[in-house]
Amino acid sequence: MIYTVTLNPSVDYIVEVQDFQLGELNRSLDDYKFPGGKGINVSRVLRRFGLPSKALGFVGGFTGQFVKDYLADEEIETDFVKVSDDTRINIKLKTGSETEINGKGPDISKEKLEEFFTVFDQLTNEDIVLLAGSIPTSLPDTFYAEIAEKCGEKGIQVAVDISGEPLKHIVKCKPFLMKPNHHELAEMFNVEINSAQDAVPYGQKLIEAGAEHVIVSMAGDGALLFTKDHQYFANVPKGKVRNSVGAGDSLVAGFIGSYVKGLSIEESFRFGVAAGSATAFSYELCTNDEVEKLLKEVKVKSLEEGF
Ligand SMILES: Nc1ncnc2c1ncn2[C@@H]1O[C@H](COP(=O)(O)OP(=O)(O)OP(=O)(O)O)[C@@H](O)[C@H]1O
Ligand SMILES: O=P(O)(O)OC[C@@]1(O)O[C@H](CO)[C@@H](O)[C@@H]1O
Repeated sequence: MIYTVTLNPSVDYIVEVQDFQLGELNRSLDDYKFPGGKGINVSRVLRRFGLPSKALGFVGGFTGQFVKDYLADEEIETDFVKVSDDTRINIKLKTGSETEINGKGPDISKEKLEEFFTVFDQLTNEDIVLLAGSIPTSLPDTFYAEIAEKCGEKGIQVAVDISGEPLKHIVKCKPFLMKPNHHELAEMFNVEINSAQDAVPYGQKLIEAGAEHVIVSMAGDGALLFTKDHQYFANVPKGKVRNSVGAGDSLVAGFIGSYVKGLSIEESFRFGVAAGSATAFSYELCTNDEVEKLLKEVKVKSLEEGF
């Protein structure tokens, strides 16, 4: 089973406004509410690929209930710990460009943390755990590394899509997959990365530090895959970007989902990139059919052949 961990889920409130005026009354052209948070998006995309997963994390209040009900309607299993504060609302403002305001989220007490860890008792080395998104401010930056260590002791594979300080702590846990975008990779090493060529030495450093697979996404500029023995580059399909929220999560879901289905690492990468783009080109998360349509446009080439 794939377990997705979203420590700080959200209700994503997507608002489209034409001629947005700061400091004025604006009326929305359209608005939508979706359950959000990176792990939850991965669970939703996996479901569209016909793969079961169980979503874990902390939810609370009316917004937490919305997240639970929405996932239940989509037949996604959950085992959330209930907290007393409301799950956050993240605003995604579309005004031609995309502006985001992500909420802080609930504080998590020591008792709730203990409850959360009991779920891991049932997991075995046949499971995969995905850790994704921000850590609530009441928890330490080392929290993901703590979960990854517990998983490591049981031989459970861990994939991570995290950023900032927590990303620095996780490498030593030798994750099965790390998926930083090029900004997150640059921040991690305190360098500037402006191209795929710039990213190569730093993606490689993560492999040398123990990660099994590293995908560095660069939005419309392609993506890199690093393994112990090889480095690959994938182009991304061309299309009109409608909503990039969840594009990175779709890439992760596409990669892990294909790997679990038994595809090669290279093919899983190709499917993941197509999934990321299919989400970027649609208003909601991608469907399997949308990904299949884009797949032929994605070419993966070994860096031994050059860029
Ligand atoms: N402009 C684009 N054109 C084509 N595909 C895109 C574009 N932007 C994003 N994607 C697709 O989405 C994937 C992930 O994008 P990105 O590098 O922005 O990840 P991210 O920063 O983790 O995304 P997110 O917006 O979900 O946080 C890319 O590898 C690509 O497949
Ligand atoms: O604040 P975090 O946890 O870093 O990111 C949360 C978030 O922006 O990520 C998802 C898209 O990847 C959204 O569904 C959600 O609102």
